[in-house]
Amino acid sequence: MTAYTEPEFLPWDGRRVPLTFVGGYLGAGKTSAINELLAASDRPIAVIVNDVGAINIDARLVKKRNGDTLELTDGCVCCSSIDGFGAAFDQIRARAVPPEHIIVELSGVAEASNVIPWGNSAGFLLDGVVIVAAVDQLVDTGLPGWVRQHIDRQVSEADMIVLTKTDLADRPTTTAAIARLGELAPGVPVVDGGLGRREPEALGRFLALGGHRAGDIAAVPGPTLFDLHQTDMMPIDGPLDRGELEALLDQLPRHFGGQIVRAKGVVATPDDERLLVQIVGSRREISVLLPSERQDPTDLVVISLRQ
Ligand SMILES: Nc1nc2c(ncn2[C@@H]2O[C@H](COP(=O)(O)OP(=O)(O)OP(=O)(O)O)[C@@H](O)[C@H]2O)c(=O)[nH]1
Repeated sequence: MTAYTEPEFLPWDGRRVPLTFVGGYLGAGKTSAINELLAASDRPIAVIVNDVGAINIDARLVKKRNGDTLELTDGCVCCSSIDGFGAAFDQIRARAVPPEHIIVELSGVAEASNVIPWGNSAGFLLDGVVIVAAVDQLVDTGLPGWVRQHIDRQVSEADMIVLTKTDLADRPTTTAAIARLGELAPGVPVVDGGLGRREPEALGRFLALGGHRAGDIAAVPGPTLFDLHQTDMMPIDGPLDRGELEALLDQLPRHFGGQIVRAKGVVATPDDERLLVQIVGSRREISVLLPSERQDPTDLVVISLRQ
């Protein structure tokens, strides 16, 4: 985290742009929800994500790439917060015309309380915290206690909760997850964010939270990360066909020891297709990228819990 200095002059004649933090545990569905929002919105939105480089933002939305910044269709822009928020904030403030809203996707291991005061940084006005929570992660008793506590803390900081993966859960499980949310964040609105089930106006509420919190930027140490997650980059010696890829993924627990919570990457096939690998807990998804989404193969990013 680099030291951050507030600019001396307010951009945009002192006008402040509302800023929403989107948090939630690894693989909960933050990026999917933000992509859907960007695709559906015709308003200029700026998005700050941990890494715009590889596979976060839906390639169909990207108009132009310029280093760490992606110009999206409809005047939206994405920039990377890989070195902290300061540089990304400065990039947005340097724009002659302010965006209408700023969304900051937090790392899956971030806690909103550590970053909330950044929401009132020069030129911005904290609008609220949306926590994306997956049904299985809320009710999964197989997760280590500290991960569950971490998810509980994230949820307790929400102004609005998007409950994802309801399409994968049966009714009693979803009911149990909603009850858990009610205990952790009493009175906080919960919208169904399961694939194919999103309430039509749910994502729009991302942009109309209206919940403001007080904070003092000077008192903030910057985003902190849980240090019990280990991130590894595994080069993939491709091209691989689907069977070879599945076999390689089967071996991941052996390579990485601890419990794998998240993995993603893009792999080339012998037919020159691109396979997107997404692993969240015990669930694995391999999908063929459309020609419009084509990108160079990447290493496999593997996040595991240290033993
Ligand atoms: N079935 C189903 N899958 C979902 C849902 N939301 C997200 N996914 C899938 O879950 C995986 C992870 O989704 P992401 O949107 O990348 O999750 P994330 O929270 O941004 O993940 P990190 O960036 O690793 O923290 C992907 O394979 C998504 O397609 C949902 O509501 N239902």
